[in-house]
Amino acid sequence: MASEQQGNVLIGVIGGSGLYHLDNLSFIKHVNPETPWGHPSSPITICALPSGTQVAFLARHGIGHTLSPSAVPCRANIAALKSLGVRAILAFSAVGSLREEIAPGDFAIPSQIIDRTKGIRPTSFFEGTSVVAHAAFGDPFAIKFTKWLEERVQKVLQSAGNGSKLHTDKVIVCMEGPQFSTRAESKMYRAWGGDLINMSVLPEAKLAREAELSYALIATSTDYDSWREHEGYVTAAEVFKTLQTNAELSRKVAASILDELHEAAEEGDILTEEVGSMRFSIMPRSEKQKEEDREKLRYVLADYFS
Ligand SMILES: CSC[C@H]1O[C@H](OP(=O)(O)O)[C@H](O)[C@@H]1O
Ligand SMILES: Nc1ncnc2[nH]cnc12
Repeated sequence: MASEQQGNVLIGVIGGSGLYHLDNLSFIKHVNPETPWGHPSSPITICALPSGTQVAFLARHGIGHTLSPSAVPCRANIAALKSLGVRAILAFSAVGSLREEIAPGDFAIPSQIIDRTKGIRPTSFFEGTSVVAHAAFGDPFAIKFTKWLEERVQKVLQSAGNGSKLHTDKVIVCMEGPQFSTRAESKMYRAWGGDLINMSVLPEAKLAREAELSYALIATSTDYDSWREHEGYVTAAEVFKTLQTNAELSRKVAASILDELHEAAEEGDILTEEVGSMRFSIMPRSEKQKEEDREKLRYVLADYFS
């Protein structure tokens, strides 16, 4: 279970529904680290940009989409990426739109999350251990990373020229699923201020925060959920209609920005904001903390559990 540093792989990409590979990049190898929380959703692909820059790609639901959102092994996914040396995670997700102006095919970068998961997913690396920690999560996405992304994704969408717009500073609701929302729930989320809805951003974003990784989400809109009075409600068939084109555009976005993102990680300017954030979130060392638990946590937070 030793960490498997891959030299210079600083950026991890998590692909959601429809985005199971970055086949516009060159395949290098698969790695499948065994973490204290098990194996990731699928082997992680190490791939290279034309410049030679390497990135790690992970399909959230497995390559053949065999894992439902509630069953995604998020702790293993985040721990495995960190074990490779990853510092920042760019995650993609297929989402429903709760706003008229966010059309299917549009992209959005959220800045806030409303948690509507049902407590059935393990949400912390500390869960089940004798160590207690309370990570700050007021701003659930890495702020500088998100801002950095906005202008670059905007440029890629403009140059793609297929009319996809970028929406920023949005609130995403994360529901449990796997069934979609009722019409009443969908309307309630709008009343709460929700703009987007998915089933996957949590606990992924929380675990990235606990692991001190910068995490940002590119939400790719597939449907209008079920809030529109005189329109049909969301169905999987509706979602599938835009998954392919959204995935193609996501691959373009990734290929266009990952070199610069890797450089930013190397220079340590925008992607260090989470580093050190757990130092005062973890309850002080006590003799009641079990050594086996501290060893487990060392896998993701070596600095605090040495
Ligand atoms: C296929 S529709 C519902 C499913 O799609 C989204 O997955 P992901 O976030 O991994 O792209 C959504 O969160 C649900 O899991
Ligand atoms: N309407 C919706 N609700 C939840 N997750 C989704 N993923 C894509 N569309 C969705």
